Amino acid sequence: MSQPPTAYQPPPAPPAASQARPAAPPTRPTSAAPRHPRVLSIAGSDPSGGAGIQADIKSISAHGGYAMAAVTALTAQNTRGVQDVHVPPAGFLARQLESLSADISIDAVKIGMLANAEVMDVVGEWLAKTRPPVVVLDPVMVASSGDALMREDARTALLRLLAHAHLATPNIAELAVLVGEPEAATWEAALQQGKSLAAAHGTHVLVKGGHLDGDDCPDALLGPDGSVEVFDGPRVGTPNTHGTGCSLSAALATLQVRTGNWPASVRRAKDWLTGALRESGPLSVGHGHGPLNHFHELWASAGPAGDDFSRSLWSDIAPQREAIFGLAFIKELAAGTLDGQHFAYYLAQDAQYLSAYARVLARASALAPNEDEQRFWAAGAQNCLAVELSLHRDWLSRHPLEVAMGPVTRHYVNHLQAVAYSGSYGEVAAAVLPCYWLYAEVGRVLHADYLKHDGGATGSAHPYGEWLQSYADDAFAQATARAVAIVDAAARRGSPLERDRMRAAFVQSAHDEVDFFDAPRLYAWLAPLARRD
Ligand SMILES: Nc1ncnc2c1ncn2[C@@H]1O[C@H](COP(=O)(O)OP(=O)(O)OP(=O)(O)O)[C@@H](O)[C@H]1O
Ligand SMILES: Cc1ncc(COP(=O)(O)O)c(N)n1
Repeated sequence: MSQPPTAYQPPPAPPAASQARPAAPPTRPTSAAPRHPRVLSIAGSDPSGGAGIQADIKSISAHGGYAMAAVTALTAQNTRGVQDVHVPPAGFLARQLESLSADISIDAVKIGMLANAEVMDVVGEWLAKTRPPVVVLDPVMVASSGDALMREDARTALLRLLAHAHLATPNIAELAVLVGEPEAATWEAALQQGKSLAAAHGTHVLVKGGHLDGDDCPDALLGPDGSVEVFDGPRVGTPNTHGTGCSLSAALATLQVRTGNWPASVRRAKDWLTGALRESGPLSVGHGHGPLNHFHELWASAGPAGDDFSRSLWSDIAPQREAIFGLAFIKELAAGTLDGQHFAYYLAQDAQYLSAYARVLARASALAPNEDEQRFWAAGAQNCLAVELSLHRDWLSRHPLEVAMGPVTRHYVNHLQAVAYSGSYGEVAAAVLPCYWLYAEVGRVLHADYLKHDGGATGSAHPYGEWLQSYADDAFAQATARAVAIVDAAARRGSPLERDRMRAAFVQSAHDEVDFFDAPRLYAWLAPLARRD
């Protein structure tokens, strides 16, 4: 039998530093600034995900950092308040911290909820030993719901901890506790308190205006040398302010590794936070003070999910869809009253169009990113040529018309060819889509209408009955669904700019589809019937 595993022993800690404060933070990014700063959050857990380590991890990640978390306390809380707090033994926090620093180079530390003096001293001792290059202390005392998250008698230990921080980010109430004065009633009074805290502890202090009234929501950076820099920002009218302080301090720790410049880090973090507050609504989390949208920037530039893109395309061309069903050509085709020459002109133009369209589908096939899509477009091109042939054989022999490519067909084909010549795969796919989609839609509506009125007893009497029946083609409906899915996938992969171009190509083709159905009314009279017998 093998030996039982020995109890875990933390690796030996690095030698203690001679001074309390960690090495001064860099004033500019060092050439060795890591691409993804390794940022440790030492904070409490908020299971609702809006504050504490959960918020910190999102905030660090949103700023390109690699997030780590050593949990100091468990809370039972939601967006309405804190229902309970459990503080694990401080010794175990020490084990977590030692494990991390024994293995990982930590570029920055953000400190949040520390429930009591014992926990604070553990963190202080670890900071003194490891001396991370960036330490941001967010002195969490009371949650925004008003619930206490720190024991009142821990103030002195918190002040001791301040000696290890490069930046402290108290809100107005926390600032008052730290300087031992009544809470500031004005922004100016808060700045004074921030100045004295920075001077007394030789650290930077960010005074935050979130808890003041007014249309603005300023923050101010106070240096240990007496410097004051105010960062203006609008106050966002939202109840979703749960975790603003946590998220801001975690963002600052991450950004500081990159910029090495506190004012630059504050400006960037504040702008990001304002956006995260503005975009918080769609998250719809809880019934109280909801969370920020940490990933608003990423999600805005990320590709649309599922069929969001094609849905938006379809709604973009609502006017064109409506226009098509209002055209005399479509109404008369459905009613069976369409002038024979108009129908013949339409067929002849369709044959011309399909020949050119097949080449554009072949181009889509050539650009396709995988064999499946390559085959799909190639089959589409082949099918167009087959339909063109049957148009000539079956329909144009009965409705003969010698006519060159008309101006509308030419316009549509020019557009498709221009996209095929210089556009990306996504653009080509989007440009060819309206032909599938609108034809399928017109077919669906006309066929249903035909079955309702003429398809029964009088079916054979409808001059275009046979043609209308051919519209109801399951294979074509399936091909359309596939083309839509391909366009959605290309949109997901593409950049915002490419999606704009895809949309433009799609909408132009939809315009051309309307004109194509209207062209017989305008141009059929120019094309004399030319029987080939
Ligand atoms: N309604 C708001 N609109 C814009 N910015 C805000 C708003 N509320 C807070 N902020 C910003 O959020 C950050 C945190 O400020 P706040 O004063 O709320 O700190 P806090 O109380 O520590 O945060 P928390 O509420 O998470 O504990 C600051 O940059 C502040 O300017
Ligand atoms: C674990 C934990 N840490 C910090 C806060 C403060 O955040 P807020 O003041 O927004 O509630 C919190 N509520 N929970």
